[in-house]
Amino acid sequence: MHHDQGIHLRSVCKTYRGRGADVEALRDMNLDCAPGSFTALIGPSGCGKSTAMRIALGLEDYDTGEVRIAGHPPAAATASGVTGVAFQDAALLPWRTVARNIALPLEVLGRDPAKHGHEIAKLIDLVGLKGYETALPGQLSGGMRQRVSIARSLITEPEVLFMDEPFGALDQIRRRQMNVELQRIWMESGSTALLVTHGIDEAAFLADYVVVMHANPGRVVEIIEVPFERPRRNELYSAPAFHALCDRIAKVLHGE
Ligand SMILES: Nc1ncnc2c1ncn2[C@@H]1O[C@H](COP(=O)(O)OP(=O)(O)OP(=O)(O)O)[C@@H](O)[C@H]1O
Repeated sequence: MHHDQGIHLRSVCKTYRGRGADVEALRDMNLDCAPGSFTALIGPSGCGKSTAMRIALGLEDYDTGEVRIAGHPPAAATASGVTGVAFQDAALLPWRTVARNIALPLEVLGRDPAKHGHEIAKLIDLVGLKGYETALPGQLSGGMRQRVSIARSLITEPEVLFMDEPFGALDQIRRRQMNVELQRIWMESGSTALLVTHGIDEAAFLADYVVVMHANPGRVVEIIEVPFERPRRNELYSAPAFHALCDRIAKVLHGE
């Protein structure tokens, strides 16, 4: 088992036992994300992507196996701010300004946001929201709210960044723009990133490795390396090699 700054799941099994039939959400899942790498987790609905992420965040127990997040057990990593997380619905507090939403994880960790004004301003700049510090979420577009969510996930300078469909609510053009931004932000942060997505092109554009899962039972079926140089630019979306890689991911995804 690695105890580096990366994300490591070793032989993780998880079965949900309810009133109905048991659901084997994860069977013997192994995942190794090297420090500073970007991994995309892709698979059909119900293959256990969110379960794996919730386990890595310490929000869900697992039956057997071992998990280390930057060398820590998952709940400890989350509680100490080693882990940052951005979810699909942005989940901002509507009564708090942009700056105070971004400051929230500091407060959760018992740190004084007033001492982090510089970092908050820097992140607002990084996600392109200068001038919106005092705006409320209701005054922002969906894309802007998601950028606030990304900034919030980075305020503790996390070593590990988890993202569950962070741009799921956006149309394809804006999602592609946000992906270029996300790549830049991630490269500057130096964190180890794990992205859950349904988008093949999103996974291929952003990740160093695309981990493909299948359902029933939820399991990893293949890990595909993405060879494109960084920083990747919008033009990559129209490159033949990019399309070939997306086709390959699609084949594995559909079990061909
Ligand atoms: N709390 C729960 N209790 C019982 N079953 C659950 C629970 N959470 C998830 N499941 C089941 O476990 C399986 C994996 O769910 P999970 O949400 O991890 O999949 P997913 O790949 O993230 O799906 P999606 O892409 O639709 O979000 C599914 O069959 C789901 O119905």
